[in-house]
Amino acid sequence: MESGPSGGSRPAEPGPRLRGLRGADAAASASSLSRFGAEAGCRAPAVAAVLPAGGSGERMGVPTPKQFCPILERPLISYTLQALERVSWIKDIIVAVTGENMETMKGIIQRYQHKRISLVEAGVTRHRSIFNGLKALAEDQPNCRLSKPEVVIIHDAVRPFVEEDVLLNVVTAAQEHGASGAIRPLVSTVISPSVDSCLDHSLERARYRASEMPQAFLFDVIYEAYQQCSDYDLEFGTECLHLALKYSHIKAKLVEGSPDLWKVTYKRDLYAAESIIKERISQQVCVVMDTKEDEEHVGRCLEEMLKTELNHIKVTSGQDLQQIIVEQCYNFVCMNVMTSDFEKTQRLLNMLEESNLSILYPVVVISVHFLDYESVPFGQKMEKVGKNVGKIVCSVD
Ligand SMILES: Nc1ccn([C@@H]2O[C@H](COP(=O)(O)OP(=O)(O)OP(=O)(O)O)[C@@H](O)[C@H]2O)c(=O)n1
Ligand SMILES: O=C(CO)[C@H](O)[C@H](O)COP(=O)(O)O
Repeated sequence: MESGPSGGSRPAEPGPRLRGLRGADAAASASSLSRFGAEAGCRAPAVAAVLPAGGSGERMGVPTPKQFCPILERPLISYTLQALERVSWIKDIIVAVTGENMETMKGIIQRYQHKRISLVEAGVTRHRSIFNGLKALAEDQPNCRLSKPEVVIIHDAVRPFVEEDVLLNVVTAAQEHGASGAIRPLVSTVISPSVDSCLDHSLERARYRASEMPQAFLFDVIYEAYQQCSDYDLEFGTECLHLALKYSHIKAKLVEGSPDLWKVTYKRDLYAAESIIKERISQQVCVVMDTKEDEEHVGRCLEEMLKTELNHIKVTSGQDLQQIIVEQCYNFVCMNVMTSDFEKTQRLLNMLEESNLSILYPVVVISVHFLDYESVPFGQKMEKVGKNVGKIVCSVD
């Protein structure tokens, strides 16, 4: 087993430059975790996650395995890792990658500062990759450096939009029932063709569900199932819940998942994923203004106008920039009223740079300036701001 370059096997500490961001996530996570006690009447278990990421993405039809395909310039798998690592109660994340892609994966972990990741060698099928991930957590394996969790989440590396609430739901249900998985209503009816490609029979759609990910299991339940299962299962099986039923006699509890849990499979799914990401990061706009009378007045007017125009987007005003950055807002309108330079915008850009927010998503800053341009030439002021722009998009009206 290899450890990710930036994390080693179990650093729970956030990275130095993202401390604020991850700190806020951690606080939110901790309060969610307390639901274990309140809702399920049980204590919080030790949880780890296994991510199979060793496929070749044949159905995508591109040379790069889909988990490494870029979406807004960042590899797909990095979004999935981000979704899992922002859940502070997941202690270890084991990613199964092929030997051929090991260096690529290490590079991704380093570049996007992923934490708590350990890498294992993938197998030739998804089930074999998962089994290798589970072995990395099992106490009976030589050189096992991670501790065995009570509950293990299994989640495909190519399902980037997994939210904390569904993770919590499957983990809580697994703790109670031994196994649990997210399901969705079927979109199309499932039919069985006969050998001569005629309809043999069809299933009543309302009685069936699509099995999605994440799934969660008591570690011993799923590890024993994988240890007992046949080569045929490992070669051709597609359902972990089935292994838990067949070999550990555990009937999984099924929980409703969100529509965004679907698996990126075809090329068009990359475009769909990009749209979802863009939609998510454009959900909030922050108008940055001072409490100074003029500025606050203009800022409030703008805020009201934006709220009317963009009625599906949350518009907030912010004096406490650090807090707003911590809450992961990616869009800023920065007011500069009657000031002779872009001091406010400059300060915002410095804070954004310091927070490293833009390594995960593009950040947009619109600087609005109301003043008399005669005292200092406009170009000169812009030059100063431009130095800090980098990946941050800044436009001035
Ligand atoms: N030998 C394999 C095959 C698949 N997977 C992983 O299992 C998940 C779900 O599988 P699937 O969507 O079928 O991925 P691919 O096998 O890569 O896709 P395709 O079937 O189109 O080739 C993916 O994260 C994939 O990387 C894996 O870890 N090891
Ligand atoms: O669908 C699933 C659960 O039941 C799994 O998520 C998995 O994606 C199936 O993999 P494959 O497409 O390789 O069969």
